Amino acid sequence: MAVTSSLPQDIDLSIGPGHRPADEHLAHLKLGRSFLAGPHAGEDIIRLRWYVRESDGALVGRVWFGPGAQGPPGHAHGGSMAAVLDEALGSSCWVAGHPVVAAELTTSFRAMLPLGTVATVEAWIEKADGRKLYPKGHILADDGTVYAEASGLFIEMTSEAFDALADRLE
Ligand SMILES: CCCCCCCCCCCCCCCC(=O)SCCNC(=O)CCNC(=O)[C@H](O)C(C)(C)COP(=O)(O)OP(=O)(O)OC[C@H]1O[C@@H](n2cnc3c(N)ncnc32)[C@H](O)[C@@H]1OP(=O)(O)O
Repeated sequence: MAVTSSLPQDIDLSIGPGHRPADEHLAHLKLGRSFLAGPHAGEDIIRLRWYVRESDGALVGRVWFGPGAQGPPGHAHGGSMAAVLDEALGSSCWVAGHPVVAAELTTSFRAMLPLGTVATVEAWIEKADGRKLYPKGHILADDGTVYAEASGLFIEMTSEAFDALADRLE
């Protein structure tokens, strides 16, 4: 059965009060864009917008999985959810002032996520030990159903190390 269908033109990725867009954190990182939320993200795969929750600084996203993200018929591919959680866990460190890269990521898939759903992603730093940060996160339905959850080890780098990587591209 064909999985493509006409794509909705406008998908509402807005969030309630108490959040601000996370985009400002990209500005001083020389990174330019998010892998998944950037302008080049596949429009029929994933659409994503990141926010910072004002109350606790946690990273929150609103994400839509489209027909291009299919794994099981009509439902999101596990790799697509793992990619969202990878970026969420890493970004939760970045917005807290820790420039990190991923060293380990463990993802548990708890419930199938129907394509076309707009879900919420949350990520936060559970523990920090020197350069080692241990963030956690999950993808939730609006009724609280947990689709997937992840924990990881992310290693803090110096800003200079990231700048050097970016400078090599210029
Ligand atoms: C729109 C708005 C969005 C929001 C606004 C925020 C912006 C947000 C942008 C985010 C996006 C940017 C960044 C992309 C993030 C990737 O996509 S990362 C890509 C995937 N990851 C990689 O490619 C990393 C590859 N690995 C490496 O480069 C190196 O192995 C590492 C991780 C840097 C570590 O190397 P190192 O600095 O030499 O450190 P090293 O001394 O080996 O290890 C330090 C400690 O970590 C431990 N360790 C290191 N690696 C591992 C491992 N794999 N497993 C277990 N332990 C490990 C070591 O055992 C050591 O432990 P201790 O002995 O201190 O107890």
